[in-house]
Amino acid sequence: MSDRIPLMAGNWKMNLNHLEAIAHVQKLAFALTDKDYEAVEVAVLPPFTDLRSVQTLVDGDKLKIRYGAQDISEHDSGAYTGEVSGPMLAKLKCTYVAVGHSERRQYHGETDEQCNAKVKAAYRNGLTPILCVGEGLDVRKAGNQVAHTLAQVDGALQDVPAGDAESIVIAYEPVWAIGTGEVATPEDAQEVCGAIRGRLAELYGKELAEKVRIQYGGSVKSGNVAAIMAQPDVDGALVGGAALDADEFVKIVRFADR
Ligand SMILES: O=C[C@H](O)COP(=O)(O)O
Repeated sequence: MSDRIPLMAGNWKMNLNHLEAIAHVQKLAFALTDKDYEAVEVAVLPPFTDLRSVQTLVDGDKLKIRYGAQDISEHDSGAYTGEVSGPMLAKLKCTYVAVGHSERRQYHGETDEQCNAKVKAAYRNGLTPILCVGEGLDVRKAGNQVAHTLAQVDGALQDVPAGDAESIVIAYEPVWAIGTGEVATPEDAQEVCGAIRGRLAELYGKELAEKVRIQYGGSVKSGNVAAIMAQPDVDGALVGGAALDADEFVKIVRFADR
């Protein structure tokens, strides 16, 4: 049994406006108990426009729920229209920021080099990156999921020192399982999550690798979370669609279909 505290995070993607965000976080706060927070860490990743509202609620009511952003600029300031910087997210007391989500890679052409720059931008500003990696269906069908995913890990961690890397969260999200209802089997998830930990051990040593939390993401629901969380190298879930329903997300946080 590892002493890694699982991180159960809801990635809201482009859903819930700031008023809906307040109602949603209030529901979570009402349902989650100290017992839940002893077992897991709970976080939400709302759209940028919701972060200030979520911060005000979390600060005002001293909630234990953490929050973060879905993306970060690789630059700290300047003429980058539409971007949101690390210092801005830090000012909003974000704990986490997702980097390299497959939807960023797919729709915005984000490369491993950009992910690397974003990981560094996160650390530069005191934020913890949730680095998202994972293969598409073609790669999976060809049986190259491990090599593909480890190459993404290598690319994003280029020149990231151990002192930073030890706090990273890595989310393994097979693209073919995102929003499709197709879930990787627990064994599929373990295969790649275990390989990621192995690569971290090669890059930074076994001790550091044992500290890093590796999440699984892709159609996680209350009905399948327990089997996925039972895998030795799965330390949490990055939940998309099912995280938009507060009751369902609370069940997922508890690894329970009840
Ligand atoms: O970031 C979350 C993942 O993309 C999973 O999304 P999903 O749970 O809707 O499949």
